[in-house]
Amino acid sequence: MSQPAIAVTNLDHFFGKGELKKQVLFGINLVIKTGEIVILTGPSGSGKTTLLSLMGGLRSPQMGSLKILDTELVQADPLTALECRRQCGYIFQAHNLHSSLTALENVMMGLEVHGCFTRSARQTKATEMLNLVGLGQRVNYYPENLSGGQKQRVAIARALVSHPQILLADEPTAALDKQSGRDVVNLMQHLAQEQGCTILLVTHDNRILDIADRIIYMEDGRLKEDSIADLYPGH
Ligand SMILES: Nc1ncnc2c1ncn2[C@@H]1O[C@H](COP(=O)(O)OP(=O)(O)OP(=O)(O)O)[C@@H](O)[C@H]1O
Repeated sequence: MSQPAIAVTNLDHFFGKGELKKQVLFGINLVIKTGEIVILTGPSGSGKTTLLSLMGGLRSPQMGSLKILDTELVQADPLTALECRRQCGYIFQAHNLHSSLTALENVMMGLEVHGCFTRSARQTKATEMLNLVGLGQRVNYYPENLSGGQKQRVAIARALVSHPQILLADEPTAALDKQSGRDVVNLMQHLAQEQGCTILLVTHDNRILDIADRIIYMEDGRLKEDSIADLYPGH
């Protein structure tokens, strides 16, 4: 069997120090297989974003074990964390595009961390990716001249242009209407499946739960996989 994309064992996480120290994740255990699409849902403040940012190497894990593509991130050196970030693509609720850059330049930024492509190679790859997300006619548009759904499609293109092994998405449809939200997740699913990418998606949006192979529910910093059948009957 191939190695899991993500393996988390007894992971705890604390914010703050001294009297203000507060535990937000409690004994998280989770294995996500390569190519799996997993949705993480649960109430506001339950710790979903914290877990996602630990998995993506955006925050340092403190206790327990967190392996991304078989690399341990607990107590890892900065270079290892950087390498992990390079393997992951990110999509956030607010698309986080640079307003002073065109759609094309924003997507090219997704290749900059890799440092191994010439400007013209980055331009070609970014153009191809914008074509794939249906924005071939908008490459020179600035974000302010794109709709919410189009901006999110640029963000998807930026996240996937480097062919990451893992795609981490935090509320990617929260700012979108029903149809744009559906289009965006279908696109994510399609492109990621084509690239053999594993997806972990945090969402409150019940309308997109059907794209998941598995839904995990988080409450008060703990995972509650068993309760899903009760919460979403028929899924
Ligand atoms: N940088 C931080 N410093 C201190 N506490 C934090 C920090 N980030 C998050 N928290 C706290 O950690 C807990 C979990 O927050 P987190 O953002 O992970 O939850 P969430 O489930 O993603 O919520 P939402 O659905 O509202 O985005 C909350 O109590 C939050 O206040």
